Amino acid sequence: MSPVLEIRDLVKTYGDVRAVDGVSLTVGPGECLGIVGESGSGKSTLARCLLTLERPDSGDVLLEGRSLVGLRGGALKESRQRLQVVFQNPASSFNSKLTMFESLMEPLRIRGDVCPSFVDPGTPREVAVRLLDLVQLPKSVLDRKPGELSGGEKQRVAIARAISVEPTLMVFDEPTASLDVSIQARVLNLLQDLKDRLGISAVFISHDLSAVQFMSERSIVLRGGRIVDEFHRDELFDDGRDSYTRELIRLFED
Ligand SMILES: Nc1ncnc2c1ncn2[C@@H]1O[C@H](COP(=O)(O)OP(=O)(O)OP(=O)(O)O)[C@@H](O)[C@H]1O
Repeated sequence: MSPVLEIRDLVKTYGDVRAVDGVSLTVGPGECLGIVGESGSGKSTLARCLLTLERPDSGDVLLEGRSLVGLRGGALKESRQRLQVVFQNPASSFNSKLTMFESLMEPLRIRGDVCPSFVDPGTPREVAVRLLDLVQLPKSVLDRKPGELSGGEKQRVAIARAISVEPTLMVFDEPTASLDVSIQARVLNLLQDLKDRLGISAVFISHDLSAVQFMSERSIVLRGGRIVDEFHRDELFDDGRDSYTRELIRLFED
């Protein structure tokens, strides 16, 4: 099957720093690819390039076979709607003046179609309640503003909002890093469940090797902007692992 996402020999430099240095990868339909690496390894730069928030120096990003590099105007806008991202800090994802109902429904309103195909049709409020139900939040959340919710609750609303427009590809960029440890596992379980139920194609970025292994069948390891290792979930502890991957494993075993 042809890949949903293909990145070909991507390079992005900032002055002398080669933040992404010749990365190639693919994500298949319904697959979640893990991207793991320490701080400064290039994970966020790679994510920004694939989300078209940053223009690479060279290389290509193809979504369902169509290049995103160099798109402008309406074509760029249309592509961005097909890519949804959940960032580390849920607080920055919401306008503090809007209720969760207003924030949650905004992408659907822009799309001009108030009901995703995976929930039963209804009024906007009913659809919003069904979306909240998917992320295990009560309907009372709808009338609250971001300041009245916990970080974990906000991140759940951010996840519901991102999946509501049925993106071609989801990018999870350290989605649990700012949450309490006790909440992190619950959000990861939720993501895993949604991914399986809705067949979402995704990239899951984290410095946390165990989170990446939990979420992704296949993962790549970034170091200095380059892919230094690639492993299937079951192969993480194999003898043949790159020394840098073994170092990451040791960090998480300590
Ligand atoms: N806008 C920028 N201007 C200059 N240098 C940058 C910029 N963005 C990233 N870099 C540099 O590019 C390299 C990769 O950074 P990047 O943020 O992509 O790594 P990361 O793996 O996402 O790190 P973290 O986990 O800390 O976010 C680093 O050396 C960083 O200092």
